[in-house]
Order: sequence, then structure tokens, then C-alpha cells
Amino acid sequence: MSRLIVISNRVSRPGPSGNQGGLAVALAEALRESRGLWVGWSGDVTDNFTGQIGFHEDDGVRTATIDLEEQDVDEYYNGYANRTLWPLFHFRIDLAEYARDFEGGYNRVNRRFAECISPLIESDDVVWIHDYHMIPLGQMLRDRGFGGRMGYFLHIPWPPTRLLVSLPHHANLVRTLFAYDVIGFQTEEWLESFRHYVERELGGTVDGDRVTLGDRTIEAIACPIGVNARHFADAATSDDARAMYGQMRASLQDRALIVGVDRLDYSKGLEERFNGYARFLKDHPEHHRHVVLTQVAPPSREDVGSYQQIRATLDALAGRINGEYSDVDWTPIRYVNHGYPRDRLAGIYRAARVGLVTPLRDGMNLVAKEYVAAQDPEDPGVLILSRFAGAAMQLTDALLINPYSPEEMSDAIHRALAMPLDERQRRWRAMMDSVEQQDIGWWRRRFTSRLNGEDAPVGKDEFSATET
Ligand SMILES: O=P(O)(O)OC[C@H]1O[C@H](O[C@H]2O[C@H](CO)[C@@H](O)[C@H](O)[C@H]2O)[C@H](O)[C@@H](O)[C@@H]1O
Ligand SMILES: O=c1ccn([C@@H]2O[C@H](COP(=O)(O)OP(=O)(O)O)[C@@H](O)[C@H]2O)c(=O)[nH]1
Repeated sequence: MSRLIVISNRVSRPGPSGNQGGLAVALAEALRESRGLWVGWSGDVTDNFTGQIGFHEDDGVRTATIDLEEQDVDEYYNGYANRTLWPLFHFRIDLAEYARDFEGGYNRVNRRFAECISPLIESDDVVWIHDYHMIPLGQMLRDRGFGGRMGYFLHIPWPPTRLLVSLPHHANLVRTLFAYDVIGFQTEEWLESFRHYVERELGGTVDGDRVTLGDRTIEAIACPIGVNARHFADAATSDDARAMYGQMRASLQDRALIVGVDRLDYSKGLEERFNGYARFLKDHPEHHRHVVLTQVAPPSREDVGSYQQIRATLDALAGRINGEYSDVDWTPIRYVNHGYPRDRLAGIYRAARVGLVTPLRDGMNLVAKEYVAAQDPEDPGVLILSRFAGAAMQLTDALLINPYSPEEMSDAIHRALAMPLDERQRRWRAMMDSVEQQDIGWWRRRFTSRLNGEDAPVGKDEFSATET
């Protein structure tokens, strides 16, 4: 078995069980099996970049991390990654900032990674690079002599061609993807946009999964990421989750809980969600005092102006809605700006009659799948899901809505609260089948089997956009 080298901006070292993301758990399994290595930014800042690598081994998983300079973090992470590519790839060209310093810093940091990582890679290793922070890294590793198999997975949407062409030097960036052997997208829609760009802008050709540009042919596939469904189902009845569930139910008394759990990010549609909920309160006075929206929203990317702005907007909006509708013994929105460990989240999900997942655009959205996995099969809650989340391609039995429409959101909340048990069970069962079959392990195996040059697995668990 070839050694797997995973490279991503964030590296997660194994920690207490239940508190690690599904991605970290799935990659850890593959890294353990192949005695591989996970490489990325340490999250720390150093005065002068030395290229020194910090090696660790936890629970059989080896990691290698690199410190960056403050200017690197400003231009690469806060700059090109999160002020330029993130908004553009989430269809927000109004928020995208195009600055030469950002692009320069992004390329410099990718080169720094390439320089540090190249000596660690052996010719028969298999390399898997993740996400928009590191698009050109594969090309830079090739330039330094790596000739082995290399894959890339994009966790966020791929924008339509007409938006992508607003990025200065877009063609140079996209061409670097042809250094990989396999590239993966979360959905057929993002894959289709990528193919369209290659044909229209670069003059490349598409033949099924194969995309050719000049003398390079790569495989481009849709490979939706999943969650650790079994873990969430078990976690939902763990001691931590039960304690959280009990605490929530006691504080709610008999009120129905609607829950949202999102990083505080403009792409998650929180402003539109609060407005949709306010519309529901206006349309349905009969629900007053009988329902509570709990929105968990840990702050994210706090050095970026658009994130500071959305936080201020939401503070004001939650205050305004609560001011308008609260009573001395009822607050319609509980707005919480800190995160919870996953085991406790499982209890929160299970206590909620409605999961409200309404991003304006999202690569996948794991919260939607976790909410489904954590439900009580005998008495499951209802998922309200944005049509514009990658997860909507698989979770077609959710109540799918347009998050920009407060009326649709209001109607969906009303319908979810009134939904009879048999319909809730039927919808949940269909969603749970998908979440269980196409879980995080399925995603990892599907991608790495392509990367290893094996034929894609065929059969009932093979992904197709229309199958689920
Ligand atoms: O690392 P941060 O800047 O704190 O951001 C957290 C992660 O956000 C993005 O997540 C994406 O990947 C998820 C898993 O595939 C997907 O479900 C979600 O829709 C995406 O937004 C980002 O792509 C990650 O790199 C970040 O670590
Ligand atoms: O308080 C929190 C809020 C979120 N999450 C986790 O953060 C991830 C968010 O992933 P998602 O794909 O929904 O969105 P992203 O933040 O990656 O864009 C999920 O696994 C959540 O369980 C968490 O552990 N604690």
C-alpha cells in the first residue's frame, strides 16, 4: 500500500473522542493504515519564516505543521483565501476583494509549503491536497520533481464561469489543477461548472470523467463528503448528549425547539434565517410562546471585515426581533456566539423538532447530515434545508426551500411543526439511508480508490446525483 500524504490548511491532531470532525477521523484512519502523514499550517505565527517543521504522532497519526509569518496569514488566509476566493466561489462577487498583495501572498505561502513538503515526499507516495487555500500547490510539487499520483478535493462550490472570469489571472489558477490526476467536487453542479469553464475559457475537452487540456488528461468527479453517521447516532444517546438534551428540554419547558448551528459566516444565510423566522412569528401568532429558535454561531475568520459586519448585523437583528416579540417569560431567539463539542451538539440536534439549515450557498453542509444522524428514529425531527447547499442534492426528503424567501421559510417552519409522525418518520428514514450509505468513510474510499488508479466502486452505494 502506498503511503498517503494529506495536505490541507488546517491539520487536526487526534484528540478526545467525540470532539473531532468527521474529516479528521476519516483521514486519520487512512493515515494510520498507510503510515501516512498529514501536513499543513500549525495555526501559529512566527516572526521570521524558517520552514521548520513540527512533527507529532498522536494515536498512530503522524502530522507535520509549519508556522507562518503574520504577513503570510494576512495575505494568504485572511486575504486571497478568505477575502477573494471564498466570497467569489460562494457567488458573492460583491464581497470579493482583488488585491495583488493577496495573490502574491497566496502564491508565496503555497511555494513555502511546496519547499517544506517536497523533501518529505517519496516517489511512490500518493498525495491528496484539500481545498481553496492550496489550489496551485500540486503544480508546485510537480515543478520540484514529484511524479507520483496526486489528487485534489474542493470542499466549497465551484462558481459559474461568468463569475469566475472576474478573478484576475483566473486561467493561470485553473490551469494548475491539471497538475493533479484526480480532482473532486462536492456535487455534479460544481463539477459541471468546472467542465464548462475548461471548455469555454481554456479550450479544453471533456469526455465523461476525463477532462483534457493540452497533453494533460485528468479525472474530474463529483464525490460528496459525508459524516460519521454511526458516531452521531451513538453520540446522540451518550451521557454528554443526554445531559445536554435534558438541559435543553428543561429550559424549553414544552416549547418546540428549532435549531441552527453554523460558523458565523455570511454564506450561511443567518440574516435571511432570522428574517424568515421573524416572518413566521408575524404570520403565525398562534405559535408565539410555543417555539424557540436556538442559533449556535461560533465566530469565524474574525480579522476579515465582512465577518465583522455580519456579526454586527446579526447582533442587531436578534435584538430587534427579540425586542419585538419577547415576553417576560419567553424569548423567541436564543443566539449563542460560542461553539459546542460534537457530543453535546448531538444532544442539541436530538432535542430539536426542526433543524434549520439555510445557507445561501454551501459546498456541502455537514450540519444538515449530522442533524439527521442524531434524530430519534421513533420521533424524528424535520430538516428544513436550503436548495443551495450541496447536501440538498442527497437529502431530497428534507423540506427544501429558497433561503432568500422569508415566506417560504415561514411556511416551511409552520409545516415542519405540524408534520404528522408518519411523514416525519418516512422523510427521516429516506434521509438517514443516504447519510448512512454515503458516510465519511464512503467518501474517503471513493476518492482514494480513484486516486490509486482503481476503478470506481460500482453497485448500490455508488453515487449518482439522481439516485438518492
Ligand atoms: O478553517 P476555517 O477558516 O475556520 O473554516 C472551516 C472550514 O470551512 C469550510 O468548510 C467546507 O468544508 C465542509 C466539509 O467538506 C463543507 O461541508 C462545507 O460546506 C464547506 O464550507 C472550508 O472549506 C474548510 O477548509 C474550513 O476548514
Ligand atoms: O459549535 C459547533 C459548531 C459546529 N461544529 C462542527 O463544525 C462543522 C461545520 O461543518 P459544515 O460543513 O456544516 O460547515 P463549515 O463550517 O465547514 O463551512 C460540523 O461538523 C459541526 O458539527 C462544532 O463542532 N461545534
